[in-house]
Amino acid sequence: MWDPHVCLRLWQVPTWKEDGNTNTQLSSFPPTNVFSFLHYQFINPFHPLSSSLSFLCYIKYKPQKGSLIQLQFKFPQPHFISSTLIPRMAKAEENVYTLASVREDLIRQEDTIVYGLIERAKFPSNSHTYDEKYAQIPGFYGSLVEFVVKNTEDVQAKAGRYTNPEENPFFPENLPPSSVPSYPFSQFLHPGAASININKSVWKMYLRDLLPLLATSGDDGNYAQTAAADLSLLQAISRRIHYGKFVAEVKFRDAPQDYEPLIRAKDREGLMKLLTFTSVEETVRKRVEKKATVFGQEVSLDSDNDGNGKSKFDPTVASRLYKNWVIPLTKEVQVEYLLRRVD
Ligand SMILES: O=C(O)C(=O)C[C@]1(C(=O)O)C=C[C@@H](O)C=C1
Repeated sequence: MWDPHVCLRLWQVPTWKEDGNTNTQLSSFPPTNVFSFLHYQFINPFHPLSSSLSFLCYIKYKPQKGSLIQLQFKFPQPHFISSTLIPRMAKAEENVYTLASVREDLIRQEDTIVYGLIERAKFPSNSHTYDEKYAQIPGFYGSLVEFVVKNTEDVQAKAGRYTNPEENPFFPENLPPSSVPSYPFSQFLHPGAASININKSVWKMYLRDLLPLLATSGDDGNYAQTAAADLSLLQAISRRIHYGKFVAEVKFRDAPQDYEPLIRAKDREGLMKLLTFTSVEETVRKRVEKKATVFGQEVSLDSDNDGNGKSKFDPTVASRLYKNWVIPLTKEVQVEYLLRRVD
């Protein structure tokens, strides 16, 4: 009965009917004709209480294309129902993630990382950006890059960034809660995922290993711009590495019989071996280097001059970044996740 494709099409369902305040009793859930019982939040942008309202809802459907989807709601306050209610639904369905789809996502993230490398390579090393003694910002002890990252994370936390399980802050301590209406992000991951954050290793790797490879030595005074470029690149790399949680969940669901004994035996090495696909890693490294070459070349309208052999940064830095750090750390996240998977 469950068909992930039909489920995805819910976004584009041509007809749906509000059947407000039904008499449906929770005890009757799940009725046999219900394919999913979901927790939705409906946001009415014009209602002052909208951000705190959430409703239980279930969906009945006939699985033919274009069929009527009937939504039934159990509203605590029926008078809030109005035509301005906007149903919002995330990738809430479990089957949205497959090994193919998470790999596609990783491929798209490569673009963001390569552009991030190009943007950071625009500036020289600008070592003052990383010097704790240089910044001397009243009320703050730390480097300029720390100042920019911490404060941006603070603002972005209020704006809801970290309610998405794909996002992990570098400075999770004392982050404020989200101040915006919540969005029903996927519950695809095991709850243990929330305790995995290896951004301290990402941060260290970035400053100690990547920057010396990427930035030419020098100082042009653009420290704030440099820190902003660092922030974007750090966030892109972190997102990619922590996406390992989703990759691991997909792999576990595809073959629980292979993973479970290793998890129960806490066999890190065995897990690492099982989740590793050497040929995929090789392809990833090659593709990233190619992207760095293509995206990093100068573009001219004169096709004879196109590229001119000049590149905005050394493309091998991208493949080295992936080979030495991004892929190994993604695998580390996968192992950490799997070890918590059967808790
Ligand atoms: O594609 C996978 O299966 C992944 O787990 C991702 C990834 C990667 O980080 O690119 C990591 C481990 C595998 O060996 C191959 C690739």
